[in-house]
Amino acid sequence: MSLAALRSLHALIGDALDDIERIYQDASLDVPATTPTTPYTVLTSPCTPYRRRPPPSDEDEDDDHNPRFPTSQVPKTPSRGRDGGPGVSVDLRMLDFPALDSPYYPTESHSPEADAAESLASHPDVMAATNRIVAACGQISATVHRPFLTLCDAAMGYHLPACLRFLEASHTVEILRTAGPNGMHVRELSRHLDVDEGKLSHILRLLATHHITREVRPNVFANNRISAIIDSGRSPEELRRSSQNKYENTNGIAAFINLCTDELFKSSAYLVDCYLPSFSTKKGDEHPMHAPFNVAFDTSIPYFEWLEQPGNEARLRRFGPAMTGTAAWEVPGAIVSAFPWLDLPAGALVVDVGGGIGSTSMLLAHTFPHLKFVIQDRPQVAEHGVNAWRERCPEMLESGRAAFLGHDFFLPQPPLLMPGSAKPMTPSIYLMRVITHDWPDEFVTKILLNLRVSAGPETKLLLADHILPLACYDEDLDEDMSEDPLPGAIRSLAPEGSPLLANLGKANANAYWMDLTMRATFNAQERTLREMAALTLTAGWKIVDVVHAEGSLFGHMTAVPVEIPSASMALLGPPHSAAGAPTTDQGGARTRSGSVTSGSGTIRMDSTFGTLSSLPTEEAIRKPTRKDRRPLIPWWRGRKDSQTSKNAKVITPERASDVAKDQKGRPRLAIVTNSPAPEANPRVSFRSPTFRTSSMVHIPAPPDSDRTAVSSPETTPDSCKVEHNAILQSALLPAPEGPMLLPALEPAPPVKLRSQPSRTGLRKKASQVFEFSKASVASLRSAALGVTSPSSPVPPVPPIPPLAPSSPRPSATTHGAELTRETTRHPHSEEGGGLASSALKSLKKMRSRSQLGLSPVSVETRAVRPVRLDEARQEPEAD
Ligand SMILES: C[S@@+](CC[C@H](N)C(=O)[O-])C[C@H]1O[C@@H](n2cnc3c(N)ncnc32)[C@H](O)[C@@H]1O
Repeated sequence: MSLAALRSLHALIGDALDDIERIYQDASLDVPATTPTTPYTVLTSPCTPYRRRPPPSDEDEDDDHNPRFPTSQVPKTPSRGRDGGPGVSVDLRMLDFPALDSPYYPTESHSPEADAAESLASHPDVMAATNRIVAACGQISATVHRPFLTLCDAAMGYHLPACLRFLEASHTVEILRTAGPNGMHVRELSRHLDVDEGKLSHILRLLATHHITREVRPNVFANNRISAIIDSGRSPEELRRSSQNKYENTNGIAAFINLCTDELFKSSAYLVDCYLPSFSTKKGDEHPMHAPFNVAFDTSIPYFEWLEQPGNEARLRRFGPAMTGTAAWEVPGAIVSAFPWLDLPAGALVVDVGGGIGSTSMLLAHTFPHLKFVIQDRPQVAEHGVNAWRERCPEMLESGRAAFLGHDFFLPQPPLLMPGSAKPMTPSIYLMRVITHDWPDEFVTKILLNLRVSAGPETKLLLADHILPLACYDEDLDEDMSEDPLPGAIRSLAPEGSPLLANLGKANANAYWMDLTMRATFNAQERTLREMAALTLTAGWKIVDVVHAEGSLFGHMTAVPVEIPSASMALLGPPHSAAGAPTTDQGGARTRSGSVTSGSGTIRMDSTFGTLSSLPTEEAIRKPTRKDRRPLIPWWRGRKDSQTSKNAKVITPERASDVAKDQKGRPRLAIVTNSPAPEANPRVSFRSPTFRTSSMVHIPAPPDSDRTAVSSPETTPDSCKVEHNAILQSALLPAPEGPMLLPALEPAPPVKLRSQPSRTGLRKKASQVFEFSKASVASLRSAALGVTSPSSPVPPVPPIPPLAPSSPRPSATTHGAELTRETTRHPHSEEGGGLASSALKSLKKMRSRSQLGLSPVSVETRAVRPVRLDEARQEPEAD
């Protein structure tokens, strides 16, 4: 049986190689490649044995299309003329799959053939085939290797990240680059690095054994195709002088490798110590984001906050570029075919929630000129976004097609008034790309609830994230299907009848590495589709469609609004003490770490939220779909023209923190209350443990309002002004019926202002603010799924305390600030039209989607004054 399975796996490899060979051959002959096949085949039965495809018939094997062509052959091939005619005959070398021994440095120029060969390796059909090969090889080796040795590989694999870190941190890749293909003797390398040559040879040999470097001759090592992509492009001399800026303006892969093999690797080692009760030290583990990282580094503060501690400056600087390095997870442009964008009416609004500097929106805005975009992120990030778009496509901002809005996604969505529209717009799409994997479940519920309550019946939620398949055939789906089918659910990714693991094992390992990385660092996670479906239902969103790119676990899930489980509504309600009075001391804005920030600058989150710091390249904008086989710029090549610019605006940590304070160093913030206006001086009439200011101004309320607001608007930074105003205005309107969504602070008798609360105090507060019982969330979920029996009612969920308006946080931007001037493109230019039609063509090929009707929605809406987005561009007015 085993041998049969091995033969079956072997046959699968043969077929996959045939597929790859054919695509390279087609590309060599300049013939359009076959249209990529639809995403994953859904297995109906795992029982049909996998059989090798029959060899091509004689008819197929004409000279031009022989899939087994010798790679050294140099055929004559007609190149097509401008009009598609025959053109002139030229010599063309057959394209070959890139060789493992040949470095392909990201920052060097290569022959067109080498570029094309590398680019084709990202072709969706090639990726699908290589996935099958990697999965099969992994499974064959697990089958035939001695189990003890396989376990040794797993148990001692920790040396691999250690040696990889050595390779990267010692800049050996850059040194070996100078040695060329003949490599360098460890003796010479030892002189460069001042490290014992014996140690060097053994480290490099371990890496060579895992195909990460190459031992050319005894003790002589060279880079290969794998080590080469870590090359920063800097000279060894430059790096020896100072390696501080090694990752600036690179493709970020070296930074990502350094991040993974440093604190993320060390954190993972403490997984057992953190999770097993008998090992757990309990220190700080009540914090919702407590993770192995905290045990490893003996700290109770969350990762991002820790990154900003003195001593971690280099790590902090590295984080932004490292995120840029992860761009390869998603197939470029997959978002374009992930949703029927062309079906949206002209002027439809897409709100990119946590949209960073708008990389995804920019791609969509260029491809779909009929859509409008609002990109929301933390104020500092939104500010970078505005700068980046002003450089690249100012017309989008000026025409009102796109706008940035500083907004904390843990707060209610403000109504949006786009320039030219008389009423607030209801978004057609809320887009959330790689947001949910950053947060534990209860945080995701809260974010999605805020979107849900402001959604219209036609609004859709588009989630882009890894979707983890099970490692086995998903039999439970059959049961699920009988009731309410889970669209896009996949029983297996393996070709029908093959003995491959259902999730393609080693081929897809990266998504599972990421899952554990999020766990080990933030107590967050990647999720299965079932987990996502259950989680979104807790917030009144139902997933109705899922689209995967070929060969990728990155998926796009479309959800529609459904009824919000009544238990979830409690998460939005105003907190009341037993006596019914509003709670008193929960001010502050929530940060990723669950901490409470004050305007007076306690916790600096800055650019360390995983924001991608690059906008899409011009090539990506021009050729947005991955199905286009022509973009011969591989993703791992740094954009030379985006690396430097005379106009690049660099925001230094000093400058960034300056902008969060006024000239006198006072914090910029606002406090609102649902209590009557205080008689006394508001400066001393309001007590908040986290807000301290000396410049409070009382905002008079309309006559019929029983609320008041206290603020320091003259010190509110531009980027926060819209949000700040919205909060104040809504606070001053008459109280709506039903749940109060706005934060409230209790006026207190005049007190002497205490000193700034300690960070420990804030952390403690954060734990209280986010104390959800796991049981409550689980039962919420069951309720949402409708599986709770009447005899087991949903236990009440502790109400979430109120959130104060997000206060600006001092910023210490180290990445994302080097934004460059690019060629300006107009959305209605000819190119834009061409893009739309090419997008239309590619969308026509999309598979059909399930069209589900919307369930009736019962959500209470708030009476809140709309936010005019064009106001965001105006200078702040002193109130
Ligand atoms: C992993 S990045 C994703 C960025 C963007 N969607 C993309 O695909 O490139 C997570 C984003 O969430 C943003 N973020 C984190 N906390 C936030 C909050 N409370 N409110 C709004 N945005 C937040 C970060 O600034 C960051 O831009």
